[in-house]
Amino acid sequence: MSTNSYDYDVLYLGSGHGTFDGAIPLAAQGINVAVVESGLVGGTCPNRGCNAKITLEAPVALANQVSEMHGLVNPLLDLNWQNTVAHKHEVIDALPEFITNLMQDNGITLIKGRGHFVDSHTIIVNGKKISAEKFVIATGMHPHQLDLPGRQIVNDSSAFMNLKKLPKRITIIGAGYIGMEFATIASGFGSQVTVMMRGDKALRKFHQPFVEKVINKLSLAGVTVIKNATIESFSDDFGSKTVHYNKDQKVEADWILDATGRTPNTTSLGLEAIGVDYDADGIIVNDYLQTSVSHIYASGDVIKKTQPKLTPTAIFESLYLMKTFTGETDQPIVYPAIPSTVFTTPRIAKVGITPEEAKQKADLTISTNNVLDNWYRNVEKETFGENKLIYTQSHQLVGATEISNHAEDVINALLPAIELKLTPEQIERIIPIFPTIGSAAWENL
Ligand SMILES: Cc1cc2nc3c(=O)[nH]c(=O)nc-3n(C[C@H](O)[C@H](O)[C@H](O)COP(=O)(O)OP(=O)(O)OC[C@H]3O[C@@H](n4cnc5c(N)ncnc54)[C@H](O)[C@@H]3O)c2cc1C
Ligand SMILES: NC(=O)c1ccc[n+]([C@@H]2O[C@H](COP(=O)([O-])OP(=O)(O)OC[C@H]3O[C@@H](n4cnc5c(N)ncnc54)[C@H](O)[C@@H]3O)[C@@H](O)[C@H]2O)c1
Repeated sequence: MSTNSYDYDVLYLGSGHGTFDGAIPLAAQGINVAVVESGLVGGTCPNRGCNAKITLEAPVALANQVSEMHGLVNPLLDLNWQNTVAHKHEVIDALPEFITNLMQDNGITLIKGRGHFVDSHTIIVNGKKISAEKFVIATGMHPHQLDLPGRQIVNDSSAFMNLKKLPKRITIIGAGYIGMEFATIASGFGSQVTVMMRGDKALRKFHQPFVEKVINKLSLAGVTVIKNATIESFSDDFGSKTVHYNKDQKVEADWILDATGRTPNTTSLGLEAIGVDYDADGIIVNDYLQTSVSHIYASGDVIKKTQPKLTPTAIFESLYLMKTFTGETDQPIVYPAIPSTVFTTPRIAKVGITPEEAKQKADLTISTNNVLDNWYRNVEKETFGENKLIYTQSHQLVGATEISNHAEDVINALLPAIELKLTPEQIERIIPIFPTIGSAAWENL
């Protein structure tokens, strides 16, 4: 790629997984790359998403495991929020510098500041114009905020993960990924949690019978779930906060979390002026991740897409763009089967065709398995677990979902069977380490 008269060959807006996984190998091949970042290097996942969340969730999962192993291990554990938040900092605080070094060591110019377009080959950052032959918009998403009276007393997911002291009563609005995961964490650490749902379904994209089981478990742990709640306003009376809903109903809390979704970062980028099309779901791209302006691409959560807006998707897109820019591919992006997990207790994980989709197709069969039928799942005295595997008539696995303490490991183990379309003969040739969750999962096939 020639540098022409531009400052850079490729300039990325944002430094999250939608950028750095691909930008680093791109720069390593001698391409002149710049990355502009207005916040913490590494973006959401390492700093205020996946890594931070899973560190806070680990003691809760452990406590659940210990309680299931009653009679073998003393279940009287004391989960310490303050120390866990401090530990979270030990786990994640070095990541921005680590990612910065990786980028710079490979020749990327990192520019700190907020960028916006002044023309289709030029952005402005800190008052300085910077030009590039190609751009990648990878600006991610930010928490959606309910636009209701009193909203200034309501918090977002980042604030939750930085709480120095866990409030006694927490009310969570929204029962998606963040609502359900943070209800699990807060309740596990001893808060009285209320989850308020707009309709009567949580985690809409997951298998609903499994979701109901997670909700039952949360309820047994003391979480109050309010369905069909139309939130109207928030008020604060000397520190005691109230959520007002359904005309005359109210819930009192010490702390309120708005977990009603995330909104693509598309505003204030100057996209209208240069003709990059977007809507409320994100930037519109074609099968080459090109926007409506052909030398401007998009990657990660900011894209409008049907694939889940998750870290592995962002990584796959940034690597695809790297291969496009080096000429390694001129083909459209073909997404692999993208798995997802909600890290509740127990977890629900899934990949490929869902049981709901399979029911609509006569040529697919659904096999239901009680995971406790496998002796290995009794080692930790797991109390519950079920999975559904979807097969074609030639017994090729095309979808899987599981609810259990180890659901994410089971789905990871099954991924090759789905993505590589393994035949029963090929599956027989794969012999996982025994005894493990992976081998127990493979025995189901
Ligand atoms: C609480 C939480 C938990 C999550 N847990 C998981 C999980 O367990 N597993 C999973 O796979 N995914 C999880 N996700 C989703 C995952 O974090 C995202 O899918 C992923 O981070 C998307 O990466 P990205 O690069 O597209 O965006 P981001 O990581 O958000 O990066 C975008 C970057 O762009 C910067 N930026 C924005 N505008 C500008 C501008 N104008 N100029 C310069 N820079 C700009 C931002 O500061 C940000 O750093 C979670 C998300 C949240 C919020
Ligand atoms: N485990 C993971 O992989 C993980 C974890 C957390 C976040 N994420 C990512 O972050 C994104 C955002 O997560 P999220 O949980 O904020 O979004 P989400 O879209 O999963 O859930 C938002 C929830 O808020 C509800 N809601 C919307 N408006 C409401 C209202 N007015 N009143 C009550 N409820 C309302 C929706 O019905 C939905 O249940 C997800 O799309 C996901 O990609 C992933």
